[in-house]
This record gives sequence, structure tokens and C-alpha cells, in this order.
Amino acid sequence: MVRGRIIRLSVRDVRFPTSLGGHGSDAMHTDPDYSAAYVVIETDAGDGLAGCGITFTLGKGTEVVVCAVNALAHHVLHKDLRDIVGDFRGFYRQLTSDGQLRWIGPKKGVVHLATAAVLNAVWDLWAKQEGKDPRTLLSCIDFRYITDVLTEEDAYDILQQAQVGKKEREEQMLTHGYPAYTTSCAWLGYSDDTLKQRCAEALKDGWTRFKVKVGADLQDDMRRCRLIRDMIGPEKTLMMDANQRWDVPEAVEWMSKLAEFKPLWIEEPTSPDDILGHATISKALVPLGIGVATGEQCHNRVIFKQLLQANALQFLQIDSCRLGSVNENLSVILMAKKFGIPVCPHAGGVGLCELVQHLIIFDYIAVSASLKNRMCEYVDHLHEHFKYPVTIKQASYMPPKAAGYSTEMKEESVKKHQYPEGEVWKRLHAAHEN
Ligand SMILES: C[C@H](O)[C@@H](O)CC(=O)C(=O)O
Ligand SMILES: [Mg+2]
Repeated sequence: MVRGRIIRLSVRDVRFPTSLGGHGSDAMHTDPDYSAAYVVIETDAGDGLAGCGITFTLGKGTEVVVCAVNALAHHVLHKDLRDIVGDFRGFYRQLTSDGQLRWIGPKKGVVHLATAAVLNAVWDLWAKQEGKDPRTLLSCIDFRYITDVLTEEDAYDILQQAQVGKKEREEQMLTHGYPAYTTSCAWLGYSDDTLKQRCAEALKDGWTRFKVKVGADLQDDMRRCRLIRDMIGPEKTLMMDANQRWDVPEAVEWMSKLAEFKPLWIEEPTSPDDILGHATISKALVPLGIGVATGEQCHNRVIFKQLLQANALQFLQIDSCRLGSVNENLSVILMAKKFGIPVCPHAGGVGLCELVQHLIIFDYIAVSASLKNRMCEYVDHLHEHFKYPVTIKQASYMPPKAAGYSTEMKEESVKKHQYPEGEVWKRLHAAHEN
């Protein structure tokens, strides 16, 4: 039973100095410190349950998101959890339509990241308390702006159709897990030796799908792609990620040169806002057998709708912390099904794997009913800071067992990495001063 009035919301700036090892680096983000705005909500229910929510950020960006979470807090505080989830669509709309904050969005950038952190905490708490049926799930989705491609009834039909074989898919997930790919071998800041060593380890661990960062320097890309393709062989799957580095013609030209390494997709070839640019690139790359993947920096469901309408992507990459939590991710997953486009989530960062595993396993069991051309990103950093870290077996995500959204961090980790007073940062700052 849903219970409790929210009496406290806290938000902390948690940062990990990943840039020191080049982890997470790409053609645009050369010094990322993987970070999170970490939200905890508590109720007066007296059951000891707290809702934990995160959104993924990079270093300094976190302090801005923390401010936005504080600015949104009044929407949640002193509310009954039952009233929130009883009209979750309305509550989602209230948060994303705040009359003063929407001016600095709307539904994009810092306020939307903050919305994700807050709502992820609500979902975590709700999920710890009880399960959900299809009608309840649909009642959480704000269909405003997308009814031209997906109505609530369309969505209901999709969920109903996917009832067939659901039990078997559940069993399959419990036994084999959801297929994953790794990005951990080939960050742009890694030396060739690190790349080779990580790749060899990944192969030994059974990985068959790999992503490599590209986009800063063509000759360098050619060398690194050759290196990784030689190591993994012709049969294994290779993806490339340019993190928005190119103009549209440049993307086509660059990928024509990298086509010999047989990538399945090029990810974020250009500005994430350029829907028609993505469509042009997609069309040009069809003869080369390369698809376009994007989504990790897609602001909201409207952009995804247009990408789908414009045939601008072949792989759709939801992000559990960029979209407005489970509510908005559900709408995008359902639209992708309607357009027959596979969802291959963005993960990694801080806790993105932990969160998105819930969404993608739900997609398979209850929506898409297919694994064709589908896989979820995996990055092997920072899981040790979570109370319920992901379990990977044979390059697959095994379904999480604990109730909730797997968002809870270890208090000890949060304390140590809280910025700037945590011991990790105090030590780094002292070393910097000396
Ligand atoms: C800055 C991040 O590490 C980014 O490179 C992640 C990314 O693009 C991906 O995982 O895909
Ligand atoms: Mg990417």
C-alpha cells in the first residue's frame, strides 16, 4: 500500500575524480568527473523506507543541478505519496510546468535533469512500497505533445499485445539476462596500451559488443578502430560514438572513412538538436550499412518523437536521468515500439546502468518483446558506490532483485565524494595547492 507524507528532501553534490584516469573521456568531454546530484526523500510513514534519486552530471555542472533540485523541492515536500502517484501524470506536469522554472527549460537542460533526480526518488520509494499494473503505468505518462503519434489507447494496445509470451520472457531474463555492450575499453583519453589491455580483459570476460570513441582526429580514429577491430575480429559488434563533434557533411565524410571497420552505428554524429541533420546522415549512411544512434542528450519526448517521425535514427538511446524519470522514459519506449525502432539505452555515468536496467528489461518483457538489434550499454565504473549494484553475467544484465529503482548510494561513498567537503576532494585540493 502506498503510504507516507514526504517530510524531508535532501540533495547532495557527489563527484568522482574520473578525469584523472581519462575514464569517460570523448571527443567533446575531455576531462569528465563523473558526478551525480543525489536526492533522498523521506516520509513520516515510519517504515524506514527512503526514496533515492540521482541524475548524472559532470563535475561543476552538479552544483547548478543541486540548486535546481532545491528550487523544485516545494512541489514534493509535505505531499502525500498517495496523492502524487494517484495522479502521477498531473504531478509530472506540475513539476515540468512550474510557472517560474519552466522559463529556464522547459523540459530541457538543468531543470529537466533536476526533475529527473526528484522523480527518480519518487519512483524508487513507490517501487519499494508496491508493484504496478498496465493501467497504473499509463496513468503516469504525460501524453501531451505526442498524441499525434501515440495515444493512451495505442499505448494500452501495445502493452496488451505484449502480454503474449510475457511469462517466458521473464524466465528468459532471469536465466540469461539482458544483452549488453561495453564502452569501458576505448575512451578517447586512453592510451593504445590501456585500450589493448582492457579489450583483452573484456574478451576474456565474454564481451562480444564494443563501443569506441571517435571524432577528434581521423588518423587517430583509424588507428584505434583498426586496433580494436583486429583484437575483436570481424564477427564481433563494434559501435562508434562521436559525441556531437561533427557538422552534418563532415559526419558523412568521416564515417565513409571509418566504414571499413564495419561499425553497427555511429552515435551522436552531430548536434543532438539537429533532427533533420540526423535524418540526412542516416540516409547517407544506409548504403554503408551504418545506422545512426542518438538520445543520451535528447531533452525530452518531443525531440524523440520528431527523430522517429523523420527517420533520423536506427537505434534509440533513452537515458534514465536526462528524460523526466520513468514517466517520460515510458512514453519514449512506447513510441519506439510504435515506430519499430530498437531501444538501446545510454548507461554508464554514475548509476545510469543501475537505473536503466529496470527500463530495458521492462521494455523487453512488457513492450518490444524482441531482442533483435537490441542491447544496453555497460560501463564498469563506480558500481561499488551503490547499495544494489548491477550484476553482469556473460556480458548481460541480470535482473535486479531488490525492490526499488536501484538508486540508493552507500552513505560512506556519498560522504567521501561530496563536493567540496568530502575527504577525496579535500585530499585532491590539498595536493593541487602543494
Ligand atoms: C562524457 C561521457 O563519458 C560520454 O562520453 C558518455 C557517452 O557518450 C556514452 O557512454 O555513450
Ligand atoms: Mg554516447
